[in-house]
Amino acid sequence: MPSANTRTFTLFDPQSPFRNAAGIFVLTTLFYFIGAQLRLVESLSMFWPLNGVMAGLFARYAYLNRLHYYAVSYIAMLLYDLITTNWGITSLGINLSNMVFIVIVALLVQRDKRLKNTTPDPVNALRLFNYCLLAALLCALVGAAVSGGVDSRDFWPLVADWFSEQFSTGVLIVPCMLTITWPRFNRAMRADHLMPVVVLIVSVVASVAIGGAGALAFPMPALIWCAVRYSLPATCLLTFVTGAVEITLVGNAIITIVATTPITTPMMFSARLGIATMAICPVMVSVSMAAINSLIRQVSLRADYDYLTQVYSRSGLYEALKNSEGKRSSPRLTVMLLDIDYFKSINDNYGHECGDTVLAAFARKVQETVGNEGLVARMGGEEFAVVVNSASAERGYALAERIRTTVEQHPFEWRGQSLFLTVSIGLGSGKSEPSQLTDVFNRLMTEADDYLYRSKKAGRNRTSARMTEIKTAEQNATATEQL
Ligand SMILES: Nc1nc2c(ncn2[C@@H]2O[C@H](COP(=O)(O)OP(=O)(O)OP(=O)(O)O)[C@@H](O)[C@H]2O)c(=O)[nH]1
Repeated sequence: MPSANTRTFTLFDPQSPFRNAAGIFVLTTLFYFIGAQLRLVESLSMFWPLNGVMAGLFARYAYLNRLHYYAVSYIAMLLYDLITTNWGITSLGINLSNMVFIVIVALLVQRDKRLKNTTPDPVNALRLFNYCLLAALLCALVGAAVSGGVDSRDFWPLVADWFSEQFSTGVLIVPCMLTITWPRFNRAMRADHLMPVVVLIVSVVASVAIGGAGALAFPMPALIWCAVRYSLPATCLLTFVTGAVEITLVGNAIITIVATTPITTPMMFSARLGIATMAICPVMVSVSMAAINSLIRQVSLRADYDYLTQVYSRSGLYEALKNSEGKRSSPRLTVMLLDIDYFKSINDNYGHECGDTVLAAFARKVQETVGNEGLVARMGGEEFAVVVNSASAERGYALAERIRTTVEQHPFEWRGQSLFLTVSIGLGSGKSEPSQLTDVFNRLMTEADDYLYRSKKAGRNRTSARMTEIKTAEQNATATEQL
């Protein structure tokens, strides 16, 4: 799920077992402490983040899936209980139920990854929902069976309480743990970018102010908006925070979903399940958005670049020019049209495969010669265009000549043979209008096409431009005067 270009946490490292063990110990203790501070309903916690956090970690890092690392987490829980409670031997069973949740979720997610179901799609979000459901159920059965010693409630109310708590925290936290990355703040972030978060806060406040069972669903539209506007990690984080806040507010009767207080286990059961069910929706929307965006990126990449030569396609060049419209540029634009000479004979003599390889190698050579000075595009067949923001027509002409001589002097290799190629170039050069770059380009393309024709007609392997014509005319005039 994490995207490729984001930095991930480096708390764990496959090569550092001690660091990993220490990290697991510290995190288990920290989240055990947080959960213990939130104990509200009887002796069990109202919100128990530990299992979701640890399940997410074990699920995210395959190399942590070792018996000894799970044992470290279990021991940390036992030690915490030993120091802070008088649960005695019951602690073994209660923490075993925590481990049941952690191990089941981690193993199921790892299994998915092994089966290559790693692409972010809504089905994965649904699977996660089911894994949390199953893990919470088994965890609740074990937990309720062993916690009779520290909780006076009957078995089934205990199962319900335990299950709803594990399920809701699991659904809220595990997606977050699987996707979380270091935040990257964009300095140019506009105020309207924060609107979904503002509306989310307002909707939670409205839940408190209005109350009633429906209040729990108030944040839903804002969360969906977040899912559409923000990244998957940000959506998972916001969903988690909203769900945790809602559960805490309900548990403390600040959101009053019923008239009677204090809140009873069945009410809490219902509220938690409702919040968990709600939490899956923005995550699914966000995962769908991520899939759609990645598809759009792939499609536009295919449209913008020529598959064979890896330079811009015709439409990609127009897109690039459009994107640089209005930006500062040199006073002149030079457009070159390049056409490989007698390319048909390459296909005829060496085959189409050789022709393809030569086209790709030719494009690479032109791109290397042009470097950062301009854009290279394949306009079709064996015809290429180079667009340069040049300070003068002379500089554009010099670059064209550099391309021409480089191609002439560097033969292409094909199955041990050297193939000598030449290229004819036509130039169009004119005043650059940053606001109408594509219009200027179109005009100069016509000129370049005209001069390319002249290069071909004059014998090929040459560069023609209005500039050279003017120079030749001047030279002829001087020669006539001297006679
Ligand atoms: N291998 C290969 N050949 C292509 C591709 N696109 C166009 N061609 C071939 O390029 C050749 C272009 O030939 P012509 O337009 O006659 O031009 P030429 O042989 O280069 O001669 P001049 O341009 O007049 O110097 C044709 O044989 C096309 O089949 C391609 O993607 N791969």
